[in-house]
Amino acid sequence: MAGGLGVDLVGGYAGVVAVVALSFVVAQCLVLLSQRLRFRRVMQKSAELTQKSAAEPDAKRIPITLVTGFLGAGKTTLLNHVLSSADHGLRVAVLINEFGAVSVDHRLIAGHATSGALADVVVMKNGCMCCSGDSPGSELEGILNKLLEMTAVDSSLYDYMLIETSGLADPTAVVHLLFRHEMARSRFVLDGVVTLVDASNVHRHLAVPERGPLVRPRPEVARQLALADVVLLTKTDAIGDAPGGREAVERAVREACPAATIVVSHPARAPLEQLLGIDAFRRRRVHLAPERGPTAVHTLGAQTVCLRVRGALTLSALQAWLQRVVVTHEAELYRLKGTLSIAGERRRFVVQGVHGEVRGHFDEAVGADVAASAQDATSRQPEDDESSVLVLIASTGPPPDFAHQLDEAELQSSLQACALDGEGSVVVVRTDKPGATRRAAPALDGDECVDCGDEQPLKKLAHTEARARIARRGGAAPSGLA
Ligand SMILES: Nc1nc2c(ncn2[C@@H]2O[C@H](COP(=O)(O)OP(=O)(O)OP(=O)(O)O)[C@@H](O)[C@H]2O)c(=O)[nH]1
Repeated sequence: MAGGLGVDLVGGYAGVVAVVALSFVVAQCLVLLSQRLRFRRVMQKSAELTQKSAAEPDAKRIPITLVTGFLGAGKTTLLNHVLSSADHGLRVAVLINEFGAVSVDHRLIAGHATSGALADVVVMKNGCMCCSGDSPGSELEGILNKLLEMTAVDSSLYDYMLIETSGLADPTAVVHLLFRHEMARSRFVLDGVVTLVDASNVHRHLAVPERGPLVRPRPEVARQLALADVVLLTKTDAIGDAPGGREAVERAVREACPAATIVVSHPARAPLEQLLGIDAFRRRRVHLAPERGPTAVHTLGAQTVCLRVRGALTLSALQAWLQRVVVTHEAELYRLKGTLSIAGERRRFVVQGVHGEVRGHFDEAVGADVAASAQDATSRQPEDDESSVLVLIASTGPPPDFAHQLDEAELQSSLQACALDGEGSVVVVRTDKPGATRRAAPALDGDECVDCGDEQPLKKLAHTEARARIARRGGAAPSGLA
């Protein structure tokens, strides 16, 4: 009897294990299949792009600068600088990709462009360009679709394109895409990769021993640096020249990307001639080919909470709330940003936070498009209100380092308490919880060097380029280069 029960139990467990194993295998197969299909679409679209471009051999080529850098490093500030500078005389198309379901950046960008400098802003929400994504159309495809659309637009309408990656993006796959031989024959040409590094916070994501312990390494930061042609070191004003200051950060950055040029500047005053039109890729003799196997190192490990506010908030209550949030979440809060409606104010209140620091200011230019709609805000549903939003992005991990995970219900109710006379409401638009780790995107197969036809793993690119530049300068290659 007991023996029979034991056999039944063993048989039962074996059945459960078999079902679990089978489900796992089926799930993996489906993921692989969907990735293959996606890559096929990407290949077809890049071929289509070449064909369309070939039909207009005389159309001018549009240089693309990929602007990357971790959350809060200053990418949007740099884009605004480009768009408000009259000196370059370019009409710029901007493609931005935000992490989180709600886009704040497009509002901060469009309001600041001087007339004539901005040709178009396109936002791709909730994504990281390196990932295959959960949705049918990936961000990579999003870029291709946009480029395809733009081949249909009169090329005299724009002269330059800026693509801003999300702060949590590993830009490898995008660089790959833009560097493929099909792309080399298209209307678009990759001019360079500009990586912004927040000198005051980079030690939290990349080892800078002199500046304190590394709490959570972000592999995206290392990849963003590895691909950089130019590193724009920002926020050095916040750390000064004391030991563990700017020099220590520069040393760490130099180690991470020996080949890149380092420019130290506030992004709002960056010397654009050192960032745009640098022709870094055409000058490269080594072209990208895929690594075999997964290339993207994007690991989520981050949680996003997007809050939408209906009605006006009281400024003093909001300020106290913001202060409390950044103090509580300093270690894990990568980013806090939004544009909010304040009682008695027509202008939007722009909130900018990175780790333990938060600032806010009223901005005339931001939300000018929504001023009219604010008048009938009472008749609108909170989920319809695009103009008053707050996005929080935080790292996740075990205590004690990450003792205070974001609690969307608590954030919602405490922010709601900042509403004027208790009226208005705050809704959680979306939370992205950790655990929903996206798969890294495998490389595109069958790529080859435009110049020599050789296949060359991407990871060697930085090294080869480093060697080439060092050789040009007549120096010795640093140790550690393969
Ligand atoms: N003090 C100082 N503040 C800076 C500097 N660069 C950017 N900031 C501020 O840092 C905050 C974040 O800048 P953004 O340009 O929005 O950063 P971002 O990289 O676009 O951020 P995400 O799009 O969220 O990844 C803003 O308040 C900027 O004004 C700098 O060099 N010095």
